[in-house]
Amino acid sequence: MNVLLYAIIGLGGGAIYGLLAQGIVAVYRSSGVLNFAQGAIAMAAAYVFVDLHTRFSIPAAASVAIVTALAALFGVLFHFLVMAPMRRASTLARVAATLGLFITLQSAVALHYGTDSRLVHSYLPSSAVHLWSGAAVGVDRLILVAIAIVVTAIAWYAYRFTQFGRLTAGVWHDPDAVAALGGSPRLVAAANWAAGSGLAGLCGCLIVPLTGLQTETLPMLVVPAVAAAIAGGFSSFPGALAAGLVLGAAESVVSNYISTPGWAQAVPFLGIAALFVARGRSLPVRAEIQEALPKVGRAAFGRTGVLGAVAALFLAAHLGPASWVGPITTTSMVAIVGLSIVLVTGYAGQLTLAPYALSGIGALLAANAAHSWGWPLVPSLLVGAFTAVPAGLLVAIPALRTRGASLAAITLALGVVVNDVAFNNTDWTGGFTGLTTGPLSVFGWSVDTALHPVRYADLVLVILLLVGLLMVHIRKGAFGRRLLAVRGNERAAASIGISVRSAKLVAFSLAAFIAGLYGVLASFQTGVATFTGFSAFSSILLVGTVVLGGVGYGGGAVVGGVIATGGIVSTWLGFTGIADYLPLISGLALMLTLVIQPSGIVPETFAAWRRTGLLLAERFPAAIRPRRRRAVPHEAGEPEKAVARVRPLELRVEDLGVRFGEVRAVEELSLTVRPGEILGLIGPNGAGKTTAIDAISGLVPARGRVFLGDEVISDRPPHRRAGTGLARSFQGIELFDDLTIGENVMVGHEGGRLGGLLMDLVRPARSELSATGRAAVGLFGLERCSADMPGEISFGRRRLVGIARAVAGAPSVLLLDEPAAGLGPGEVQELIVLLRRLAREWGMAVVLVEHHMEMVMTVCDRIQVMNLGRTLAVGTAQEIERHPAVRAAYLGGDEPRTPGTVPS
Ligand SMILES: Nc1ncnc2c1ncn2[C@@H]1O[C@H](COP(=O)(O)OP(=O)(O)OP(=O)(O)O)[C@@H](O)[C@H]1O
Repeated sequence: MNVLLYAIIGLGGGAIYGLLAQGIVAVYRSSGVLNFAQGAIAMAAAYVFVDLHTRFSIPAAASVAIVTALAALFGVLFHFLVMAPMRRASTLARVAATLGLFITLQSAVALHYGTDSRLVHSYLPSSAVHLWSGAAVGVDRLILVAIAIVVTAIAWYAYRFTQFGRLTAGVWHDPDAVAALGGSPRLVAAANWAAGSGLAGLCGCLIVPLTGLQTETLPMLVVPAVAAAIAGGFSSFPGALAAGLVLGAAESVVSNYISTPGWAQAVPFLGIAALFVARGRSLPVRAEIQEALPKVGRAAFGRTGVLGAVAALFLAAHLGPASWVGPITTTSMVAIVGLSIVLVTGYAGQLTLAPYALSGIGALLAANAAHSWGWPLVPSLLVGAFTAVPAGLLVAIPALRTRGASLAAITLALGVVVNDVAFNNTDWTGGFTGLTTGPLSVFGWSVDTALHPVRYADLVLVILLLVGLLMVHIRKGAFGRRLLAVRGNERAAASIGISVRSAKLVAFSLAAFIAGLYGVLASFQTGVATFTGFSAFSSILLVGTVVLGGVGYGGGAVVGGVIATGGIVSTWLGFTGIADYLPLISGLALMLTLVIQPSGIVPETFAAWRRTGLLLAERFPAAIRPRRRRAVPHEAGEPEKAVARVRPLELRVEDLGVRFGEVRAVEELSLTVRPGEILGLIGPNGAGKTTAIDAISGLVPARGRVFLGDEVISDRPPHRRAGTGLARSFQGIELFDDLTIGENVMVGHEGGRLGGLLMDLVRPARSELSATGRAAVGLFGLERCSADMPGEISFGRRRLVGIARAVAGAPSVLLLDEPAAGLGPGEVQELIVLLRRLAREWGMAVVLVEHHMEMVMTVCDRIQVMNLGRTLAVGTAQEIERHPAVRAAYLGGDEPRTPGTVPS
């Protein structure tokens, strides 16, 4: 019974989580942005509400109405001033802008009202409702639940049945359609921001009697709210409310049984994270929206750039005044952990918000080892770095199943949990006094910061140098290309043999290792380790500043270090007496810079240099030659070698079946295609052709069996099917946008073994195309554009690159999904010749899904027709043309068509 009572008591807080979540859902539905400032808006609203109600004696109901309206107005302003100008920016940049708002509001309120917690007299009724013998619940909690239910019902109705709801549904994915329906996409988005922020304002007023005023904890209400929004799939209002209520109830129950701080919040979060991970998918589905990604650099300055930057910091520390040493040390340390963010978020595309949680875990274990067993600094650094790795792998688990905003939310929750459970646990952290780590020395050479601050700076700079070189090697080596492929398109990466899971796991492990190094360096420097600097808020601030610098660039991490608290800029500003305003300035600067330069300071600066260079080269052609990207070497291909690598294997598919809910996309599909044969797979739109290819290549779960030669491959993940000899192209081409054409062709086939990877980190091998890759580049005539980026070549060329990428692995079976779509007549003829050569000369078995009937009838040896997921007919071109059922379902017309006469 006690459990039930605690659960009911917790429903009040849960109702607030649910309401806040509604606001997050409204904004997400209309713009795809996860508003991390939702809790911060609620916090600011709570302060304003208390001011109005207690200082100006405005009645509670009127104060609530005023604050809600002001919050809604604030949301509209934020939309027009920040979000609307950033509508073409990467999702990450837009999320970072909400982090900027979070930082701004939190620091502004702290500056204005102070950071002390204040209890607030409740304006809600204080009576209780009797439940059963000895058990009662406050009326105030029931009122909160009632308000949440009413608001949810209104939101559900408005978004489901009104014109506003219909327009909102289209405004993110298809603003043109909204405009065609007579709506203004900007106004619809603004209205949703108003709804989202207004709800945050309402929540601030409602929760303040329960929590009191607090600048640190109230903004973090966003964590349970996001958890509830996740549980509602970022789309369902009732689902989000239900999840909020469950969270509140669970928190209340857990807090009654586990008194250790932090666990009451941790257990329900972990439950929701686990649920979400279980529901997630290891690869995104076909229709999933490809989010715009931040720009990524090519490590253009390479090793020389890293050496130069570290040398400059070294000289400044040694030759400058003593007051420079501290800021240089801090800047360099933060740059180190910033590089871990560049690796995971910039290169691997995984937005995680828990870098300091990993640093802190490493530091905590290392400090305990140093404190209890007197371990010196070097082993402590290794302990810190290596123990952060399993923690990093733990963060990687959600990253294997979720992506984008959801991953950011889960990692933020993990950061909060680690902070509450570990860093606030006085038994582990030594409490207020911290853990003494003993005299700092490296192999007997004292680096004690009190005695030799410059030596500690030297140690940090050596580690920065090593981590910087590691990053250059990653970016320039095969592993970096794999990461960029994964970040660009997980499905396409898997289809050419890249293990998406391994790539992510290695990236997370390396990043955690780097974060662990930072943790020890930062927490040991005074000789007494404390763990207050590893909070979730610090993580948000750090990610925000690295995004501001340019999260795909090593220089972005350096910018993060330069503007970090205690870094070069903040110390310099400290002399001007405005140090207190630094977080506020950082938050505002983050938003402003993102609006002006959404890619970040470093890439925008590079772009400006490049533009200037091109202008100068135009004016002084004799003196200045513009720098070109290096082409992947493509000496004349050796087709014989490539052909010899193709193993002649038959593809056999038996009883393939795929369902999407109630839709039977593919039913009992069987097909065979022999080496050297081209099988056309045709049928009306929605017949299930692409789904069949997806199922054969392992991108959607399917029933039935797929054989390659004598081997059953249907139990293997997509990258291993590719490794066995199955390759495919995509209807939407799906090239890796961050890699050159040459790299696109090369990336799947340059080995992915751990030994090779480790060697690559020390000394990256020269990028080279395999014999088949060279032959494919030659066959498809891509030599001239191999240094170009996909966005720089024509649509037709891009299609050919998509096929060349598949051919480069010397597959036995090639699955082509509408390769002629969008090509001109000349290009189609070229493609026909190429396909024949791949089948006849290279010996590949080709499955061709195509609507271009002239091409199908001309090039295919056999044709299989699908309709409503099933096979309708199989035969030669002539047989298919005469087949009455095929003519009725697909080809239409009265007269059979002969090759060359069929319209496309
Ligand atoms: N991820 C998905 N979720 C739900 N239904 C899906 C999904 N993908 C495909 N479908 C449905 O499966 C059926 C087969 O679609 P599919 O795209 O495979 O057909 P297709 O023959 O390739 O069509 P087209 O020629 O237009 O490309 C369609 O009804 C489609 O709406």
